[in-house]
Amino acid sequence: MTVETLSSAACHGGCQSFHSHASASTGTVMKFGVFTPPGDGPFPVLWCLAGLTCNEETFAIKAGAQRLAAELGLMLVTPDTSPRGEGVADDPAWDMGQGAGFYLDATQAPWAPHFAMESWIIGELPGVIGAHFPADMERQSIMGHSMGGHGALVLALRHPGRFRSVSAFAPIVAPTAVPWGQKALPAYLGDDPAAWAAHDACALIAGGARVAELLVDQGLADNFLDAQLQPERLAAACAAAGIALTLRRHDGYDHGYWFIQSFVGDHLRWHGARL
Ligand SMILES: N[C@@H](CCC(=O)N[C@@H](CSC=O)C(=O)NCC(=O)O)C(=O)O
Repeated sequence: MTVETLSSAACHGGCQSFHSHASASTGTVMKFGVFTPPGDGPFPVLWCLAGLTCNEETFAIKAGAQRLAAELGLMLVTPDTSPRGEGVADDPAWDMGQGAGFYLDATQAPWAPHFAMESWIIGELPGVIGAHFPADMERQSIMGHSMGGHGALVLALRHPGRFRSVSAFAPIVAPTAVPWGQKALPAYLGDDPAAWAAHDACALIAGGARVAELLVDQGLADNFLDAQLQPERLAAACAAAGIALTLRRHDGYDHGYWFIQSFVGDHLRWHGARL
């Protein structure tokens, strides 16, 4: 298992680095970022999943999470959001294809050969992180933004026991009910509504999937709030299921990384206390 280091820089006493490896899951070279806090480790791992059009650099560069991660002794892992490359299917729209992997394994042409993001993040990449970095893989948590918030919620619900805690910024909570998901899920998974529901956080909760608690932050000046995000659906699903949801609505904040940067410290502390 060869991991190539693309860049490495000292950061808050630790190290921010970017890497690639040949993924058996996607059949492509996949990139990811790692922030390693100061010290010898092993460190608990916080997975940070980014949204549509983003890559492995976006959260690392824009969220401003490293200073507190260094203080708390958290390793941050930022995977790319899809397979990429000339031989990889794509779509002209920014909300499908490369940069829009939706953290699932596609079953449909032309996506199925390479779009295996769930297998990569759940099955393969943890082995890479555990083998090449001072990580304690018995202590993992997950967070994400927008499509990455969807990924964090769904991966935690689909893999109970893997993550000690889960949180999200402006997540897509019910992709089967909103345009982004209604476009992506049939394209990646085909015509069966049960396959879509298996990648919809609200539907998973309604179907009995559980996490102990959730932290979600949502800006009220978010242009995607009403059409694509609809956090009230998650509030209703969690209330019906008895899941302790902390849903914080913030006046004046939009969908972007200025919003994430403003509250990311609360998420790191939330995970740090549970790791
Ligand atoms: N290019 C699009 C806007 C794309 C966008 O807003 N992406 C968000 C995630 S949206 C849901 O997953 C994002 O995180 N962008 C990166 C950033 O730096 O803000 C358009 O033209 O509208």
